[in-house]
Amino acid sequence: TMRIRIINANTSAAMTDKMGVAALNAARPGTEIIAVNPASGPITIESHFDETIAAVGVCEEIRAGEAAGTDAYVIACFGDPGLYAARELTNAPVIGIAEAAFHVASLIATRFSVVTTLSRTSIMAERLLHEYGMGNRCRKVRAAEIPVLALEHEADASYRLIEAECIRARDEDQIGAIVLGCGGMADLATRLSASIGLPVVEGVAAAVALAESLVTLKLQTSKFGDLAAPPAKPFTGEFARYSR
Ligand SMILES: O=C(O)C[C@H]1NC(=O)NC1=O
Repeated sequence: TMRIRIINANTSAAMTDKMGVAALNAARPGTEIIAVNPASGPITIESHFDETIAAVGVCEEIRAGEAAGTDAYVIACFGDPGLYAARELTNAPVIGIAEAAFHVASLIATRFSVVTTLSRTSIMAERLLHEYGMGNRCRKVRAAEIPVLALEHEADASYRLIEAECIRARDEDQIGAIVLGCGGMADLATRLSASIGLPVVEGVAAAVALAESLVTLKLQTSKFGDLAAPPAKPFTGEFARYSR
């Protein structure tokens, strides 16, 4: 059976569990889902600094996954933190939930909008859209203006704010689909889609489906060029464990 490691890049265990449930719901029968988060790092990722620190934890979880045996990895944070570094550390496919959601949305609609948490993190989604060559497919990156942890602690109020932003996107942006811009929204896609009458693409589910497809196609991360294993060298201080 296929083993997929879902890496929540923040250290909020309740969010990790929620992502694990979303991944299991999306996975084929028989696919094994292991949902984890780093022991060290930010409890949520809401800034460039949070993202930089979280990327180290993502790499740690890839190393743990390699030791345990993993067929594919999902980076379950909408900034796709550490994506390319993670791809250097394994032969397995590594899928970020933003990249996955953008691709899946572009297969069912000519244009989509993103609804994320804080407007300050919308710059990350905008950067990724252009990085992934999807800038012309996304009409707007919107924010419900809620902290990521509100998805846990004020779930009802947060849902209503996200729903209202999705309705504005549907009515104003001339789009065919919505992309949810936070791993912490992994449990909201079905309810939102039914409520607003538009396909809602959620990144954890999209990434799991794409990861299974790549494994089925026997396609792995290419080791020719910039995703080859990092050059061996000494590391100092707390990163001495990375020395090769
Ligand atoms: O960038 C965001 O707003 C969402 C991002 N932060 C986080 O802790 N998990 C995420 O998916």
